[in-house]
Amino acid sequence: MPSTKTKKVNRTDRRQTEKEELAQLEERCKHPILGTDTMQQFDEMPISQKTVSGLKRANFIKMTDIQRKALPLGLCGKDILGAAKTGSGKTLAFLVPMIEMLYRQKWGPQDGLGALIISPTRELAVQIFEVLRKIGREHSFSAGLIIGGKDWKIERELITKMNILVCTPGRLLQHMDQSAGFDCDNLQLLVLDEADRILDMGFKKTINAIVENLPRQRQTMLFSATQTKSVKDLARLSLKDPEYVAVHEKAEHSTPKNLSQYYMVVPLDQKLDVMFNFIKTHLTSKAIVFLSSCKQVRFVFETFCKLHPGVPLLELHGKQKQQKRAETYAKFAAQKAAYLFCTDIAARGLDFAAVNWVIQLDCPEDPETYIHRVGRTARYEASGQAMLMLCPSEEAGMVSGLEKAKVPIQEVKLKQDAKDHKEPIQKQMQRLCFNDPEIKYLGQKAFISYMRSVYLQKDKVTFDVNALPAETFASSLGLPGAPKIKFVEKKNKEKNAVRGNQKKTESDVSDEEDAQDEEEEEKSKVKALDAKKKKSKKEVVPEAEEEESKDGKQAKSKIEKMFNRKNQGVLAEHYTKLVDHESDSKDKKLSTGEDSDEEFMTIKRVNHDLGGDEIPEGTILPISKRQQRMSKLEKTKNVGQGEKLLFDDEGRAHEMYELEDEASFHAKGDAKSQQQQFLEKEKKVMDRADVDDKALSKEKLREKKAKRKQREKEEMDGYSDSEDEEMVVTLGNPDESGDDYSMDDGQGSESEGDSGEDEESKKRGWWQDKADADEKAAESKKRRKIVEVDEPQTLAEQEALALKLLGL
Ligand SMILES: Nc1ncnc2c1ncn2[C@@H]1O[C@H](COP(=O)(O)OP(=O)(O)OP(=O)(O)O)[C@@H](O)[C@H]1O
Repeated sequence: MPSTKTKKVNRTDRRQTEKEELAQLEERCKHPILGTDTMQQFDEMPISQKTVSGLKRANFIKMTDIQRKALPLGLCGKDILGAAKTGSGKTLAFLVPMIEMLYRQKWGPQDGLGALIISPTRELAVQIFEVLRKIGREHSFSAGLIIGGKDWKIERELITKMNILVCTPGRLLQHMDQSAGFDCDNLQLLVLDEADRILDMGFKKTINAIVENLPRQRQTMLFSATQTKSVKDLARLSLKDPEYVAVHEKAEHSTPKNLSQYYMVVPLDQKLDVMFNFIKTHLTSKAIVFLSSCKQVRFVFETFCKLHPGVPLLELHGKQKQQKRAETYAKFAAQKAAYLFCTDIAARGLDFAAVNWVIQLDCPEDPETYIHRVGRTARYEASGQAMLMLCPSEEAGMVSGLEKAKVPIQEVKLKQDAKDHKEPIQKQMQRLCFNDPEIKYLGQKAFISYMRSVYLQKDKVTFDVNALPAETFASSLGLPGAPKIKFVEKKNKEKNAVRGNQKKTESDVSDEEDAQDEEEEEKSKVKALDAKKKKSKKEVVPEAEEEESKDGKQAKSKIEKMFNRKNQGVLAEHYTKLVDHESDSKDKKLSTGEDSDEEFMTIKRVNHDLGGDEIPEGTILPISKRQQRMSKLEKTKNVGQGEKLLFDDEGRAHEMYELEDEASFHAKGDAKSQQQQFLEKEKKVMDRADVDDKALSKEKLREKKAKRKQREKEEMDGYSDSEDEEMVVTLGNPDESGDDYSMDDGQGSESEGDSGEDEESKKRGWWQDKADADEKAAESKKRRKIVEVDEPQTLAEQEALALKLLGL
């Protein structure tokens, strides 16, 4: 076993080696790095041994094209616009230069936040964080993951101590606004992964506000498979002479070469049938199925689960709670065969291993979205297949768009026997809707949100809502009829632009769904709905009867008017459930995934039976139009003067003021003594009431105190929530505690203490799995001689301890 002296010498040697390495790296990273053309492996680049070793342990030895091109520039501190096909390794192209930059600058806890990585979705942020954990295992920076849906208080505490943050835009801005002590003044590097998405309209305001808080003097890197080159966007980020690094610019195709891509023209009403049959005939496949909205995902997932296809089904969309999303992500990653139904929340960046198929059940809004979606398969050197289902009206526009975007895609025909197969799913869907009102309700919502998504597409040539067979589509969902809808032109142009300009609204991606953001979104929805109620505009579905009101200002259908009387009759409850989405409770079992249809449309006739002529007792019938229009004055003209009455305990009416006759008054005694008696009696009543009030208020105080204590306890419990600790952690490497700039809060020091479970988990570095750490701990136990001593009290005891430790 090495003595303390030897250890000291080792540590000094190591420091010296590091010093020399740092000087060499500094020298080599002076732009331009020489000889990069011939470099194939990470260890040939001017990067530290610690990073090379982290990369090696994660099996990253050879660089990919984008890494070979981007690393030399990133390491020299250049601003980069990186573009490379999906699955080509862009993550390492920004993570390695980031770690190296901080390492070369000897970044430490005292320096605060040094690098910021922004991702458009929570899942992608988690994934980037995981890669950072792996390759940064030998370094000692603190790194945190800041995404919505996590404990705000914990994040607020720890965010101030982080050197590196991986985050989603909404949550980051929330911290910038509300977390005292969160300081970005020292930031050296900003990375936007999926940059074109982050810079599009959906995140515009958030990103502008974030960038305002960052120092202008910094390195900036933007990466995406579909890179933005918009001068405006780049100006927003104040990039300095950025280098455009594109590896597929001259390539024949913009999608991975190992990806086989097909499309199939399927009538809208047969899509679910075809999808279900696909699953039944590919039970051993792992596939991701993209749909256009959360409600579509909810409905297809719920109904397909009930039909038991024989393979695990999962769903992932932005309206799920964070924990559920994380669970789904992990489950799908671990499955060999499974189908994941999702929105475009999973379109970008996610790196699930061994996905065989990407199926686009709903057409993507543009070729870029298509490219990102299919990129979930055929990653790195793997192969994969992609199937796009197009409605007949979408074929021409989408196929030519894909050709222009250099996407090689082949048509396959729907087999006749598939069309005529024995039991079409439609009948089963009908059964499900008939038996379960919640499924029917979900179906109606799915129908509406699909129609809305088509209506809101910017590309009006490819997407024509009027060309869709609404009735047969509704039948295919199992609905007895198509919910009639009308689309309202939105007043808020910006929001319309958001949706129109391809990119999803923030409600379709994860990060923006912090509780606060949601609240604000809800408020604006309500406002939009109010405004919409006042001004209804363009109609797409013209069948409803129309009637011009007398002042000619507003046109409303009779049916719509009938439903507007929702609080006046028996229809109210059912109507509210189906139409009044404002009041949709969040915890309703099947309706948790809410988009905002209400902003864009109103339902003119809801698809349900009004049923029966009988009117239950107590129903308040709607009053006539004439009555409604009568002024208050007219209504009360013939009613006469009212009388003021008081009702006693038995419900008998009495006049307000009843005078006692004089004789009986005098019989009770003189006025003064009667007054005295009255006052005494009332005082007794008041005293009694006083005692009751005091008791009541005491009780309330007690309850309040108990509640406060309970809350405090819950908060304290929340602090020890292991899941949260995983997301926002203070990092450090026990082996490298000799670093002057390590950030390990004492946890990473070469402690000679006991290694109980708790201690062990404290000492475990942020990059280590438990098994990994256990193995290391066992090794170090063998190596070390553990000296257990009581705290020395006297000088003599201290001397004795020193001798003991020196082994003398
Ligand atoms: N140098 C490398 N050697 C081996 N595997 C690598 C290397 N670089 C990346 N990979 C692997 O390739 C896969 C894709 O990498 P990554 O997620 O970085 O791709 P991407 O270009 O960011 O894709 P997308 O555009 O979809 O976000 C990952 O599984 C990653 O582990």
